[in-house]
Amino acid sequence: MPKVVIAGNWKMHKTQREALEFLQDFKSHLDETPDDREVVLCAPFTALAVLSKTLHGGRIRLGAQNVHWEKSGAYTGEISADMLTEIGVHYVVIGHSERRQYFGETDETVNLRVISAQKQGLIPIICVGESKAQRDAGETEKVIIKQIQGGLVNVDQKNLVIAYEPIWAIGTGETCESEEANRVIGLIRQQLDNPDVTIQYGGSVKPDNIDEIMAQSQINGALVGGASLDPTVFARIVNYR
Ligand SMILES: O=C[C@H](O)COP(=O)(O)O
Repeated sequence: MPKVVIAGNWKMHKTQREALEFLQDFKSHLDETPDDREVVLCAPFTALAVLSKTLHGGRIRLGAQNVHWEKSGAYTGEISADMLTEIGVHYVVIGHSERRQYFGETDETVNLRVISAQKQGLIPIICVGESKAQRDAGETEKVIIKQIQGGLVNVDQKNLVIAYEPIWAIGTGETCESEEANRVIGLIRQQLDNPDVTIQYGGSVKPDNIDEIMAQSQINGALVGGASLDPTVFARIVNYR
């Protein structure tokens, strides 16, 4: 059975002070959180450093939002997997559509980052998803299969999470119908050798749609953007029924 993973992607939000304030409030909502799900905070690098000192284990895992494939070197602005694991980071988001759109991420660089992250013991959360134009042109399946196949060349499918995030549903309030997300995620699953890979849905996940999303047979979690910034709101998502 795939493990359920609910991850908040804070993107470029929260200073260290704001991250600690969030944590203090958020932790108080986790007492009743069932053990059947992993809770992950994918925070900016500076916030990760301070959160890791405050977590002391517990049930929250930390995730980064990018990682480079080399161990060290002249790569201004990048970060290595060692630097992340040293401070207790477990997950890393790779190939988010915003990285693909604004920072030139390709399936090839996604693949390099994934392989290197796994080698250093990080669990990659690989993001895939089609644009509105691609969906309207009937290209959803073609786009997703290309991203999955390109991103997964020589990748160990044991420690791996995939997030299906239709770009048109990110930050727009327009959620993909849960049955449709389930269908596309089923298609992604057909591309994999390991039936236990966790596949999340991401795109305008909110307290009022999380229960329906998590009731779908193929969906094993959520990658939550805007709604993960408020501790009470994200706690309701994590504590889906
Ligand atoms: O990584 C998260 C996604 O980009 C979803 O963002 P959102 O929940 O604000 O739509």
